[in-house]
Amino acid sequence: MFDPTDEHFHDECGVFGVYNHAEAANLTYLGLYALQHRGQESGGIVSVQDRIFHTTRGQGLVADVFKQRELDALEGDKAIGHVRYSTTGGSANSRNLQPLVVDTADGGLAIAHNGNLVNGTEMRRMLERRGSIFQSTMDTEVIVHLTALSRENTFSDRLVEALKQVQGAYALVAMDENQIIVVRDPHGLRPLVLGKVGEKGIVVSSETCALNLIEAQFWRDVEPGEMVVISPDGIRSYFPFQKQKRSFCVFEYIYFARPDSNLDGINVYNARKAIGAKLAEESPVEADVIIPVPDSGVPSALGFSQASGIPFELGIIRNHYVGRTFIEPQQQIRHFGVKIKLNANPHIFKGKRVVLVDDSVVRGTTSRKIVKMVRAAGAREVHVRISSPPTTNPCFYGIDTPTRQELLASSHTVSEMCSYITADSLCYISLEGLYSALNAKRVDYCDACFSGEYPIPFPNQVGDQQLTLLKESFYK
Ligand SMILES: O=P(O)(O)OC[C@H]1O[C@H](OP(=O)(O)OP(=O)(O)O)[C@H](O)[C@@H]1O
Ligand SMILES: NC(=O)CC[C@H](N)C(=O)O
Ligand code: SF4
Ligand SMILES: [Mg+2]
Repeated sequence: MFDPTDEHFHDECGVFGVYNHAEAANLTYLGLYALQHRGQESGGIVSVQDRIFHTTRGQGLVADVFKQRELDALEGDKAIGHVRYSTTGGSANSRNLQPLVVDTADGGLAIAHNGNLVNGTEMRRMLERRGSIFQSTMDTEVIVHLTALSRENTFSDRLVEALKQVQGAYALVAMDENQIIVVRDPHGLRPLVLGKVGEKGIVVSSETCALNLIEAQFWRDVEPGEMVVISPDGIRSYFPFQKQKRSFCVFEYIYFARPDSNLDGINVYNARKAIGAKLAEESPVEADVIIPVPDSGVPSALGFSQASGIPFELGIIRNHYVGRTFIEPQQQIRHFGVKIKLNANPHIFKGKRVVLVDDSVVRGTTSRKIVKMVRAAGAREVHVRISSPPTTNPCFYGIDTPTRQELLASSHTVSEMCSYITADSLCYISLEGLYSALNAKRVDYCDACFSGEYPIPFPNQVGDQQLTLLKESFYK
């Protein structure tokens, strides 16, 4: 469940859809399992048969939301699904669940969205002034209202008219009684792929790992700015928006996506290993053992170990049964809390010079606690290596990040951060090193959380005020 005191970067949302398959809802359910890392606040599936939309949505993990009875009720050969971590509109409450489903003058429609609109607040105010009554506080609902208001003849044209009025990040899966429409924003900030399943089924997913789970064949990535209409008339591709600079989120490679997914043809696990190897080359250190901070630090630590020739050990063990929240014990026994999630194996650390590898430092809480823990387990030296550049800026495009002030790197130099986390040394990969490890051109990516160079400007933007506006303006 959502925990307001939880302080890390969070994943975003996962979208999934199946067209033309007798088991559409069951496959979507399995697909959402594979996308669970992208959102744990809530989940939902909508299917459609004979113009009737069947919906199951709820708070919590996929395993909590769907039971056999709910799945059996999701009839039809088309379904779309969503796992959510909120960006705009607050966390899981019974109003803020996706996919959104509505009846319009032109029939029913359902929408699942990964991303965040930077002009969502303005658009909502404009729509409310015109009489729209919102049922949720999610930015996604703006797209639904704009689509319903459009007087264009087809669902796809109505959706295009709506999307031309919004700015920001969206990987969308929309469905009416006949078709599934898939859209990626013109910058292509969030991932979205197509696959084929069964005899004639088409599947869409945020990540390829979900295609593997249901034994679908990867077909291709949805292109930035592309709309794919999958209907009884066949599959059609359109590029209805003004072309923009491609800006795929580089943090997907570093942290968000699952290591067994391919993003734009690059395997995430291999990418993370290559980043770790580059980090070892850029910031070498004399040490006895390389230890990952689980889970996210594992592939880059392996790459670091292989490149440096220093042995790799799983010296910190993660308890996978903790869930997102646990009640922090009070006063004297409070420091035991962190050991519920991560614990150092003393046999590995005694007298050793240790390199801890993690993907990012957000507020510094994890690194600080882990350095202490590893020293207490007997380490002689503790060096920290981070497989991303310092996180100095918040994300406005679909990742739930703390405000700029809460990001340790926004107000501290690397050497100040090193003192704060009490390490013997602290080094981050450089931006150049990151792209050289990915074998990619920086111009094609968004790295605003490291560089502050935001690819989509914010209307009426004044730095962090926009974040506050996005986060709180809907609570009136
Ligand atoms: O500096 P902090 O504010 O402590 O946040 C940084 C940590 O948070 C994330 O991991 P998380 O514990 O969420 O788990 P994961 O690596 O398994 O995703 C991230 O991978 C870092 O390890
Ligand atoms: N993290 C996301 O991609 C969230 C999608 C959408 N903005 C919401 O708040 O529900
Ligand atoms: S700001 Fe960072 S997390 Fe957000 S889209 Fe850009 S690279 Fe990704
Ligand atoms: Mg981590």
